[in-house]
Amino acid sequence: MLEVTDLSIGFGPGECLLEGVSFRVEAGGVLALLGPSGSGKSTVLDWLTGTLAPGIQARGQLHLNGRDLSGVPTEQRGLGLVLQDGSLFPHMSVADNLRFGAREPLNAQAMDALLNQADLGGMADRDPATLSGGQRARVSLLRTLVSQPQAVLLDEPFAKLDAELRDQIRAFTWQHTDAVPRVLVTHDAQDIPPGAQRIQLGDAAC
Ligand SMILES: Nc1ncnc2c1ncn2[C@@H]1O[C@H](COP(=O)(O)OP(=O)(O)OP(=O)(O)O)[C@@H](O)[C@H]1O
Repeated sequence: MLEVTDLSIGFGPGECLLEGVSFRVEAGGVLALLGPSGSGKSTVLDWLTGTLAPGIQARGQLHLNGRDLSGVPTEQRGLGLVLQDGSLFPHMSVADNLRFGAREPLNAQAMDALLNQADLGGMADRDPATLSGGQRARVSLLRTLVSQPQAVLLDEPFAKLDAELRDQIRAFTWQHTDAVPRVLVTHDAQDIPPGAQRIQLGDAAC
């Protein structure tokens, strides 16, 4: 369970971005953060990961599976991040990209099993530049998953994919992250899976 209570973010006296945002997402649940450009969606993700830019002030409580994350360094929060460009390391093979994020060592057998489940069998030694957009997106998601996150944050994860790939990668993403809470930032209502909670930003009275 990811739990945010009474989150307010601003930049100084009278400069408020959002106020009083609260939500709870259970394992397997999705919370979609919606709102116009500049309404603070990515800033909420930055707050969740503990990477707010200097000059931005926030208050609110954050708990993940009952653990208070305030003051916990980013890398110890147990959060996995999926970004729109996938951001694989271009100078590393597919396998090395996956090993980089892995919480436990990945032997050859584990690597094969992982790649096979994402329909990437035999691609361990491939350079990311030689993959299709859909293959890169799947490697990127696998890299997040091997870090064994306790919650997954997704910032416009499907925006750069070709339209015909999007449905496939959406399904793959929701299926493979369904053991943990998910927070999705998107402009595209089609990205939001059935049953998701929605929070609309940008109309905060502050
Ligand atoms: N130091 C600051 N002072 C004033 N405003 C700031 C400061 N830092 C950030 N902002 C504003 O806060 C907002 C943060 O927007 P954020 O990137 O979270 O929006 P978003 O909803 O993710 O937008 P998009 O959909 O375009 O990605 C922007 O309007 C930005 O200009």
